[in-house]
Amino acid sequence: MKGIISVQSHVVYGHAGNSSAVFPLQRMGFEVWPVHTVQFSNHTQYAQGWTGQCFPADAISDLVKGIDAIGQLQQCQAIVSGYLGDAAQATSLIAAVDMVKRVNPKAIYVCDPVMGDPDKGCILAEGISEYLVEHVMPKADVIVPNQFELSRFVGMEITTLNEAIEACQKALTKGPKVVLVKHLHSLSKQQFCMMMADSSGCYLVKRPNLEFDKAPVGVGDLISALFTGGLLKGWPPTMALEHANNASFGVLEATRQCGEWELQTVYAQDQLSEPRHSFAASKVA
Ligand SMILES: Nc1ncnc2c1ncn2[C@@H]1O[C@H](COP(=O)(O)OP(=O)(O)O)[C@@H](O)[C@H]1O
Ligand SMILES: Cc1ncc(COP(=O)(O)O)c(C=O)c1O
Ligand SMILES: [Mg+2]
Repeated sequence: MKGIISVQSHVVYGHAGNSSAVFPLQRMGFEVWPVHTVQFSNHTQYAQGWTGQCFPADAISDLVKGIDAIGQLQQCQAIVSGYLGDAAQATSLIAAVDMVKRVNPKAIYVCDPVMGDPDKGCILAEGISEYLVEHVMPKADVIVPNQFELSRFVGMEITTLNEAIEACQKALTKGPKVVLVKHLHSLSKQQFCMMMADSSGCYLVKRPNLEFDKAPVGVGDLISALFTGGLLKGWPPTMALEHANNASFGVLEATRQCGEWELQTVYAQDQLSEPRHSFAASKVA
């Protein structure tokens, strides 16, 4: 049985990081081997704060070494990374990626470059964003940034469709072979736009904008997991894009209907395998 190593945060209550990504991947039929970067009581966007701590940096590569020691690392088909507790963890993550690829050269590395975003309220330790841009994102086979994170990676402003296309094309020259921009907030206020680019071109997919009192957190982690699952099923990247969009929209819709802030991934789990919406992607470049 093949597995996916998922290096992300763990929250005791609610859904962000691994607590948003692991169950959807399992529900899509994958074995997931979670490695937690931090263990927090809840995600960092609660006004009351949070408790818990960051795991030691070495723990990431050490745990992967342990899996190698029991002879199972060759079963690892992908390593996914998300929220990191501190910059030292990024070095340990790179060592883990190298180990996985040495044992299974076909394994892919999917990087969700979670960066501190003052406007969004996502809180991270100092220095992580710079390290991600310079050392981590160039090593990834697939990157799944939001607009802000893509903009930092390629060093350009993104406000129009053409700039989004240019930024994706630029990202493809820096290492990654597939780019999924999870949210192009500058393109439309009425709709949520995601763009996916690979060697065959750039594709855009949209979903309606839902009204929330407070925007749910962990949506990016959910989308990254769904897209990774689709790619690992061997679907064409455009199909993986459509699935990630449809399934995440199904979960968001259920979350709004329940009047909850935390994502209703368990309640709406049928959406993860058979979403009720089917928005089609279109080729834009
Ligand atoms: N259809 C939608 N309607 C309203 N809000 C949405 C919708 N889809 C996503 N969101 C919100 O937009 C943001 C999207 O986050 P995004 O930029 O894709 O990734 P990340 O969560 O990694 O920043 C999240 O705050 C999420 O709650
Ligand atoms: C602990 C933790 N993990 C992950 C995330 C990333 O969440 P998102 O998918 O919304 O970017 C957050 C955001 O605040 C967080 O607090
Ligand atoms: Mg994110």
